[in-house]
Amino acid sequence: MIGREDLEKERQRLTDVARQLEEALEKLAPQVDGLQEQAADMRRRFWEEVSVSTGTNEDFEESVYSIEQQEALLSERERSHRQKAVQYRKLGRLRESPYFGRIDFREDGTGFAEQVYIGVSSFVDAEGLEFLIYDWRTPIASLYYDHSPGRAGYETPGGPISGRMELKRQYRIRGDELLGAFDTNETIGDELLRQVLTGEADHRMKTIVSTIQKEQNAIIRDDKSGMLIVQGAAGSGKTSAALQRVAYLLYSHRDRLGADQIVLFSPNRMFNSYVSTVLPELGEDNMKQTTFQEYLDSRLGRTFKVEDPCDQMEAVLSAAEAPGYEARLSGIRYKASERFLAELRHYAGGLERSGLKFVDLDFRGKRLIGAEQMAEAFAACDPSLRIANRAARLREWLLGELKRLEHAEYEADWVEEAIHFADSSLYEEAYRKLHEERNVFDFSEQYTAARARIEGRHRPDEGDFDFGQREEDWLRRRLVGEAFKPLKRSVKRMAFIDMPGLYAAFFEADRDNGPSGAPESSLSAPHSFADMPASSSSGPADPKPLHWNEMCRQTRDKLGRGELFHEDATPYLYLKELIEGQRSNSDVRHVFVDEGQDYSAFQYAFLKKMFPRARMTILGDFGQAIFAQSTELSAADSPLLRLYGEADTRVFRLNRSYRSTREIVAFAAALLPEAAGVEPFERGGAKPLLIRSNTPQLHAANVADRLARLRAEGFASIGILTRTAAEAHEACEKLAAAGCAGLKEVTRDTPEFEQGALVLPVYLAKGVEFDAVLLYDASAAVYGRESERKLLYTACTRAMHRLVLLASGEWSPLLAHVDADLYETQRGEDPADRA
Ligand SMILES: Nc1ncnc2c1ncn2[C@@H]1O[C@H](COP(=O)(O)OP(=O)(O)OP(=O)(O)O)[C@@H](O)[C@H]1O
Repeated sequence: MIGREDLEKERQRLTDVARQLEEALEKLAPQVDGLQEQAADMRRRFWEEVSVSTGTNEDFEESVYSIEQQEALLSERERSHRQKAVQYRKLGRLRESPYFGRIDFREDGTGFAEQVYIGVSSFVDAEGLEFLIYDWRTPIASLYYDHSPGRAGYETPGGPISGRMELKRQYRIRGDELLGAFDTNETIGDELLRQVLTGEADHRMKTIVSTIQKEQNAIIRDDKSGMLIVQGAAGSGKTSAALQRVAYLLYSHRDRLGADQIVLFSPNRMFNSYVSTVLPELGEDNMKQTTFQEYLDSRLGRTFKVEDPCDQMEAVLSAAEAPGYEARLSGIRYKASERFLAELRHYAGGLERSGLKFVDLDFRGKRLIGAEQMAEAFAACDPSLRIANRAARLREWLLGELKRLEHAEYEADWVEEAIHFADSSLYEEAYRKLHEERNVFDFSEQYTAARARIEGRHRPDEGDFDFGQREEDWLRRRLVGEAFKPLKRSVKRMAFIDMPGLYAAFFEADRDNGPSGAPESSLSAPHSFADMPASSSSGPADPKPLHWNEMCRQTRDKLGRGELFHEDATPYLYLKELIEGQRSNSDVRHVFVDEGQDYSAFQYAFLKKMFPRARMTILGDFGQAIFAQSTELSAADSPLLRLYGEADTRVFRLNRSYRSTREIVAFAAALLPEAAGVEPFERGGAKPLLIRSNTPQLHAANVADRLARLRAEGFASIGILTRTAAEAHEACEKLAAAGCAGLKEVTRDTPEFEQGALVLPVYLAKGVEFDAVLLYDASAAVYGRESERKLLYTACTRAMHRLVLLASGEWSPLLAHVDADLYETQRGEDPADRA
């Protein structure tokens, strides 16, 4: 704490700033009240009052000019209203807690030290002369995060500034009440951080602006790199840093970057809700949040049922005994790789020469345009054009042909019949339309007659408006037009290209020993991986992937059922875009990928193509790489380093874990060699507790008992973590039978992360945290395989204050080598005893 005199001064200043904030709010309130209605009202009145004079050309021009002027005025007023509303919200937030830090900085060459108070946004006194509070994102505020008292400096757009920091102080403030103030020599004093970290888990992520650590600040403020990679231990603040980084970018590029130009890819919907309040809390609009699966569904959902990553995960975890399991795993790895990317590109290059596969265009059981005809038209296209341009030309040709065929169809028998059976509403519509047409017709009749009279010559009589004939024509046009619509739409979508067939053709097993009955490709070659010459420069020089034939069979079977494995979805889209043309989004300037280790090299290449003008920030932890398609983010040979080129790529490492107590971090680190270097933030707690039961009944009773104790201790957020979704469901039932009330089962469709006791599979708990974690069953029967080590590690690292592992039988062999000093047991059930 600081001295009494200083404390008094700080209190006075706080009272003064709080008063000025109050005055500013009072002044702004009447201007902001009912802003929305005012704006809507102005718009309404604008259009009511507008009158256009068309007497002469000059009058007309004058009217247009005046409307344009009024419109500009209105837009300007709306903009200033919006700004006032934003300002009002910011002041409101400052009133809740005006500032959290202060530095006194004497710039070299000046004779005084400026007092810089730092808060979530800036606040200037009524005269506009003095900064009472500096936004935490201003250049000078970076001193607070990066330096201790002593020599210090910071970067500004005009160059570096150096000087001496004479004081660094932190505050805990609520409203106009000063709860605490500490002077510190640390970069960010441990005391404040400790107080923050001993708090409870929340169902919403919190902002960390008052305690951002130096290494996190570097990530937040990096403004140069095209690709920024953060490899950080569990709980090291990757997600937190990412969100404050978004806020920083929005602030420092506010004149040219909007929240809708930033996209965050989250691991699941629940995580989206978990992080969605951080930016609004900082006074910024949320960026676009989505999951990769949502994107895949939006692009492919019409054609396929696309497996989601949870299903893929469940298959990997649960189907180890199923036939073809190894081939599936091999497929997931191969289809995630850069090698596959290169081979698919090579394959598309081959198609450029050999031609594509097409789907016949049929209408009412009749062939309109056959696949062969399309192949001929495609072959006739200028071969120097890129394949996507040739496909686009073919589409135009097909649309032209369809128009012609549609006209020819007017006289078909089925149309005659359809007219008879047409709904009365169709006749009514025809009647209405024809009357409109008749008005135009009558008018043109009169006009033509008048002209003929003026010119003194006669016009042959064009006859009456033949209503009956016109009605029939209209109905024919309408009925055939409606019937042709789906065809035209599918041609516009390029569905005439047999994309599933082309993708499947890549996976044609070696014909010598391939699966029997695999459909023969109708193409001349090279159309499958098996057919590609091994000597080709960009082709597959390596031996085929493991279990190639079975992998091919699985892929084709799945496609044949109108489904796509998760690992096929991105490659399929990639090939589709190579052939049909790229769909990219140039508006997006920053892409953030959280849990980045779970994306494949292939997916990263795809993201880069999809957002050609965006920079990327990827955050992840290879220690938590629980999906079979994972990418190591920062290894020397990581494909991510190549994506933007090494010169434009920066890698940051975060090794300090802020989430869990020292004891939990030490226990989790003992499970995973890669986590050995993780440093806990110095915050102590109980050692993890291990409890084994001999019968299933006792096991459920033990879990229920522990849950009750944790609840009694006051922990509001408790995660009961299982390996799979089926196990979560079963756990819920068993615990309910054992008397546990108020459990909430979380599934992949759960939209919101809630407080309370949640039961969920580990992979859905990625990125979130709980006061206490109960690992439902850490027995050998559940975590028996080496490949499940990271899953176990991820589960343990979700806990902030307490970790309890329970087992319904023998302990998992993954626990065998954990030092017995790192945990406590109940009734001497020690996994190390068996080691
Ligand atoms: N500088 C900080 N000040 C206060 N709290 C922090 C800080 N950095 C991280 N934390 C807290 O630590 C916890 C973990 O942070 P976060 O979820 O961002 O970590 P992560 O690296 O994304 O974790 P994981 O990889 O396990 O999902 C959160 O409760 C967060 O508020």
